[in-house]
Amino acid sequence: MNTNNAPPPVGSNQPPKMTARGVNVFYGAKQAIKNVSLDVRADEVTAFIGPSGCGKSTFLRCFNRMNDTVDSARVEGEIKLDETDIYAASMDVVQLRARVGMVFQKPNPFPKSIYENIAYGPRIHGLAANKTDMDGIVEGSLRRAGLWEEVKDRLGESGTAMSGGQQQRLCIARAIAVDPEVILMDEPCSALDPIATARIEELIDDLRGKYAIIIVTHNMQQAARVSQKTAFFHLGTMVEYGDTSTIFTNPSEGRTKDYITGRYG
Ligand SMILES: Nc1ncnc2c1ncn2[C@@H]1O[C@H](COP(=O)(O)OP(=O)(O)OP(=O)(O)O)[C@@H](O)[C@H]1O
Repeated sequence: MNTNNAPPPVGSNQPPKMTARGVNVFYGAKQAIKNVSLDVRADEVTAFIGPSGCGKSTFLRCFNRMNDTVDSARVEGEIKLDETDIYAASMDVVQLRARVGMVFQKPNPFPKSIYENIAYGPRIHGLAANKTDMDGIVEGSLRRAGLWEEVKDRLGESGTAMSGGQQQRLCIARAIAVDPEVILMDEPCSALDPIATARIEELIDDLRGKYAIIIVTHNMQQAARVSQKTAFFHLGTMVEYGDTSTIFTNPSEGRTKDYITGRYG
């Protein structure tokens, strides 16, 4: 019941973009994620927080099957992108990772030109019919990542010769270039200085609503600034999930409260 006559949040009636149900992840015999279920909304930024080793990255990597690349990892449960089970045998993992892009902790541009860093994905996915199309995708992706003005006169220079913050925005532009629906960010600012971090946070805010975004962060202020929903993890379980404002001001669980007040972690 809506008691205060406030309109419902935008998109709240839409089905979630991704759903996780009963997810368990094991590395060999060790269980890193225990029976976690979560909905990810298309128009929101969802933050995963919790102490080191609680399973944030492991759970994040379930959403585009990056755990497939770890031999000892085994994922149980169900994860859907819209109505599609991403762990189905018929799922094309290359296509999945274009639809669910990823940005890592350490910026990892290819050792190629700025232009080629962006053009690579659209080329392998056949998204550009000709050079003009590709130029448009490269410019559009760099603009969306807030990098165009800084690099438009040096597209032929190496992506690895940029500052760390620029490299991370290049990696975000590279994810955007293949027209994803979801972007996973695994501590995207942990290798950056405060100014570069602020620019990435602004960029995340600009991208909100265009892509569903999940961000793993150690930085609680960052989670509070950039996300609308927060999930708190501890020892492989999701202890609490809710509106970020509630999690940070009035959490239901004692463990969440202890973490956000700095008692451990
Ligand atoms: N490739 C791996 N092989 C074996 N165990 C792993 C592997 N990756 C992670 N783990 C273990 O799984 C658990 C969860 O790790 P994960 O990296 O997901 O946690 P996290 O919350 O993201 O930690 P951090 O904040 O330190 O990055 C930890 O106990 C970790 O040691």
